[in-house]
Amino acid sequence: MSTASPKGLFISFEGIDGAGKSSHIAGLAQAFRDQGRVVTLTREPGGTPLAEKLRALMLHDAMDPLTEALIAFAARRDHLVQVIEPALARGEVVISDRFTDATFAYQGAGRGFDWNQLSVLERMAQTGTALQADLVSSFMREPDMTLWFDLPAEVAAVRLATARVPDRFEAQPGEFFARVAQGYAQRAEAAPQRFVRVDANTCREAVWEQIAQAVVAKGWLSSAAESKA
Ligand SMILES: Nc1ncnc2c1ncn2[C@@H]1O[C@H](COP(=O)(O)OP(=O)(O)O)[C@@H](O)[C@H]1O
Ligand SMILES: Cc1cn([C@H]2C[C@H](O)[C@@H](COP(=O)(O)OP(=O)(O)O)O2)c(=O)[nH]c1=O
Repeated sequence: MSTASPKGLFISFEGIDGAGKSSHIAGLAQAFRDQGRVVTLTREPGGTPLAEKLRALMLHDAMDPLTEALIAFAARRDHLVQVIEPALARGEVVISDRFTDATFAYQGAGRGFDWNQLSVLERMAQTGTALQADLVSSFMREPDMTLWFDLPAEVAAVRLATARVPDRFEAQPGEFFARVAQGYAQRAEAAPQRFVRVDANTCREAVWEQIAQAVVAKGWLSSAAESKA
């Protein structure tokens, strides 16, 4: 029997607040575990003790868009170094509730922070973190797949109205989320090989089918996962 560990996989979930991500993240993790993979389930901002402190600041304290973006990337750097890269080096599946696309969508498109400057910060924060010897030092870590839950802002607002007490982002008006949704669309258009658009404006079962299909099509899960809605 081969003892070689499988290749690490990095999958992010993205979309505006209320798009329905949380309802499926645990399901995808379980599908991988059912097929013998070790899964690290994590989130941004957060995922380490330091990054969780930064998350609390971001979600509850008023600040300008540059401060918000710098905190998001500081938290991300710590998360990459402490959690994501070690897990990938061990051959695990890392599933993160949000990653850098959220910074482009929320701080970029939502708050109006300069997209090119975000790209500079992205490169700084996500380069030089990889532990694998075969990755050159200029390698920038990005997810292998981003499942983008696409949902009109007005539908998400209806879902959130009864779901939970809003944080600093969820309390934003509808126009903010329309801009954030547009930001995600722009990121998806720029990286079609990484992004999978999930039509989130449908029932949970149909959303799961789209997720399972995408992961099965990559050969990362066997088709048994597709019937687990
Ligand atoms: N496909 C769906 N159809 C209708 N409501 C949904 C669907 N998926 C999730 N919801 C509900 O919408 C709300 C937001 O879902 P959640 O998974 O917390 O979104 P997110 O994690 O993307 O912010 C919750 O009340 C959840 O039960
Ligand atoms: C990762 C990230 C999240 N965010 C925002 C998006 C969300 O409104 C919030 C936290 O995300 P999330 O964990 O989806 O919130 P919840 O626990 O309420 O489901 O942080 C940014 O503004 N920039 C970022 O870089």
